[in-house]
Amino acid sequence: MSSPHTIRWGILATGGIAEKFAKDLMIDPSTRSVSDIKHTVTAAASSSSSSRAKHFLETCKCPPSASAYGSYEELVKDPNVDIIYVATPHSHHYQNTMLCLLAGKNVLCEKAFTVNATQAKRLVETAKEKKLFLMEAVWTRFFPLSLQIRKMIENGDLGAVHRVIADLSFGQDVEKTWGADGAKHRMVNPDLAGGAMLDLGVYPLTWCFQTLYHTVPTTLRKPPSVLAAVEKYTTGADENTSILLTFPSAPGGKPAHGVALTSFRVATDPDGFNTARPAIRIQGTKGEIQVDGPAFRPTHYRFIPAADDRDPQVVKAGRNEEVREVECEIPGQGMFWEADECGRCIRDGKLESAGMGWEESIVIMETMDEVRRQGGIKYPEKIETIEYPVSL
Ligand SMILES: NC(=O)C1=CN([C@@H]2O[C@H](COP(=O)(O)OP(=O)(O)OC[C@H]3O[C@@H](n4cnc5c(N)ncnc54)[C@H](OP(=O)(O)O)[C@@H]3O)[C@@H](O)[C@H]2O)C=CC1
Ligand SMILES: O=C1OC[C@@H](O)[C@H](O)[C@H]1O
Repeated sequence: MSSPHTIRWGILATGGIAEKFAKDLMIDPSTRSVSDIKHTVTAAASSSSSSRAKHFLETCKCPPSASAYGSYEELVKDPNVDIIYVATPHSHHYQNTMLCLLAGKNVLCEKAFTVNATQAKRLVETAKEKKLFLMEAVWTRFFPLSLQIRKMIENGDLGAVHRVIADLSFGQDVEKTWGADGAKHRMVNPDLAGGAMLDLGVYPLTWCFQTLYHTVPTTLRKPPSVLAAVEKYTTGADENTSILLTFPSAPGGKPAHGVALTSFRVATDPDGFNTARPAIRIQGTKGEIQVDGPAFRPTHYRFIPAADDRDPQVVKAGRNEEVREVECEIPGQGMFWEADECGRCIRDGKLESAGMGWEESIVIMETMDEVRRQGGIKYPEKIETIEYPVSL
């Protein structure tokens, strides 16, 4: 057996998700039955100080030899880094990713990819020009659970898929949780591209797209039409957003509706996460897949065959023995699967991933642009611009 290919990561920013991601990189890949790829963290940078970066590396139990930088500019120059994970607020993704690409670094950039589709296109053009790998970090797409569900749809197990309903809603006391201290928190602050849709709504949209768009051969994929209803928080960021998508040609060849819901005010599951309540329903002529929440990190789904496809005696008796419950354990946070994908793409000289390709990231950004247009959500020009560099 050949030895695993080692990928050397640089972590740009030291906030909440950067810590989870770096800790996942340090997990032995054999715990998820991976033997072809290995990860190491060779550097981290904090915009506040090098001591913050050093503390981050220690907290995440990264190798003691890893370099700690007090600026992102220093990180991108490090020759011991193969790929940079960008973990700043969405407002900063365009500027930070461009910095990495122009310095010749491959990039995995957190969701939402950018603030708008024009920025996403510009990053993709730059990655192409520089022959660098670039991917939006939509980790959920690389879960075994997502791969299994996409395969079932592609195999026709659900028949023609007509509707997908997906929700990620948090039900917070917004004023107390994010609205205190002058509403500076990234979830509600327009300067940081705050709002429910760009932060949470990308997940229900991901479920609509990975089931109704990604599962269709590339030549037959058509972007959906968009209808949106949007309520704003006092800052102008969206707090309650419902999106109705019509995909002209879904799996099975018919049009399908995708309903993507997100809210800060009400919850997908008022009892909290991880109870046996579906956050996602994928409905086809031969049956339905229900995925229990949360939509960003689901671990359980069930397949319910359509009544017509079930044993009539079972249906008559009202029993559900033919419902198949599937548990998909995650040995860690679950961000390592997207990291493995980046590693394989870089090893194989691919600039984009088939699981989260450039075109699909751009179509999803265009969808969110249209929702914002219909809902009247505007962000400051300095974070919408494609000008580079801009100091934020
Ligand atoms: N995939 C997932 O499950 C998740 C993804 N995310 C995504 O990750 C990104 C970061 O989110 P999260 O880690 O929760 O955010 P945090 O606020 O916890 O961290 C963001 C970090 O970005 C850096 N930063 C640089 N400029 C700014 C600025 N002006 N204001 C605030 N922070 C700044 C800081 O790091 P430093 O001081 O070191 O430079 C900061 O710690 C978002 O795009 C979000 O959508 C978030 C949570 C979960
Ligand atoms: O990506 C995310 O998933 C988990 C949420 O808690 C977080 O706000 C969001 O950014």
